[in-house]
Amino acid sequence: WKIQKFVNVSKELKCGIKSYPLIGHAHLLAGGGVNRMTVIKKFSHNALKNGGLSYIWIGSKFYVETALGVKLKVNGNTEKQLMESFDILFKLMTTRMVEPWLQLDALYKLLPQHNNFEKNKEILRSFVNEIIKEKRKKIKENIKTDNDDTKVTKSFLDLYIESSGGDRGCTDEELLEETLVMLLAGTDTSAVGLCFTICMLAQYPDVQEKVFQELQEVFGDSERQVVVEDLPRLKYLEAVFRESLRLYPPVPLIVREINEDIKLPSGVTLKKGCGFLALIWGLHRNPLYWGEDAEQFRPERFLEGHSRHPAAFLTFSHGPRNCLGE
Ligand code: HEM
Repeated sequence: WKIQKFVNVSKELKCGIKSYPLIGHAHLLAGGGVNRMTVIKKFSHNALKNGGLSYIWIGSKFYVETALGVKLKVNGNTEKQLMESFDILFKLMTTRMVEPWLQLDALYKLLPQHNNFEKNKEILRSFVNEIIKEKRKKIKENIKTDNDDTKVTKSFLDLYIESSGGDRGCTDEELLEETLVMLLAGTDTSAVGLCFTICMLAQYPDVQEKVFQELQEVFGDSERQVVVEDLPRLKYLEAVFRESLRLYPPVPLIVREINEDIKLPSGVTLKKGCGFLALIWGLHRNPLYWGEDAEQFRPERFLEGHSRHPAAFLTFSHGPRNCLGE
């Protein structure tokens, strides 16, 4: 995984800003005059219409475009099917995680959930496979994709195919696996993060106003794409995302295996071979690290320049297996 991660990180760094779904699309959601209202209206309409599916839609639509470089139609049949499959797969996976008896492969294979899982996994795999085939063809024929800002911003998949040596590089199966990891790791997390940020903006109109003013200063009424150079000027927006991700981390806990005995300052020893569960949600609300107002939504805390323990903010985990999307 170390080699794979290095390859992935180098690709990510070369991708344009659209590769960062949260910031990359904030302008589209919150800025840009008329466009802002249209997008928010569409967003609310879909949220009402699709209920639980809507959060998957936001994440997938934005993320599929950045990772694969294909445009999704909001109400297209393929897209609907894709979102449904995502939804079903996530539900089946989480149910399996929390119900120990479902973790026995031999038993699971006898249950209808297994067939359902395989059916929906196949839908996702063939969707990505088709895109890989199409991309390879276009790269070979040197055709610009209809997402023509690939001239400036290439999708993760474009870069992966090109820099792994085109036809002589990664096999289709390898590309498929890598792309699926990216899709699964980046979709639900970004969507949940975005949803909570939008909820926070709705609950705190003063914060919303400050975000809006910052976006106006940077973009005015222009509908241009966000570029890397805009980032240092979107400081308040970044603080808002961080604060939402602190209070509502999309991955609220992570698990590790202890590979050597560790004595904690409290005197408790974590024994080699044990499982360890780090509760990110609890850590982020601990006054020891975040002060007495830890439970409050206050984006300014990220702008005050206080030095904190490097692992006090664990939204994207920490160390060698931290998040690639951070
Ligand atoms: C707000 C959005 C996101 C959050 C909160 C998040 C959170 C996390 C966390 C907590 C981990 C560590 C899991 C563990 O240690 O068990 C992780 C790993 C990972 N994330 Fe993200 N993630 C986000 C977005 C993304 C995006 C957009 C991508 C795609 C580029 C991505 C790709 C990955 C990958 C590939 C790993 C595994 C890294 C490894 O094992 O070496 N994530 N993420």
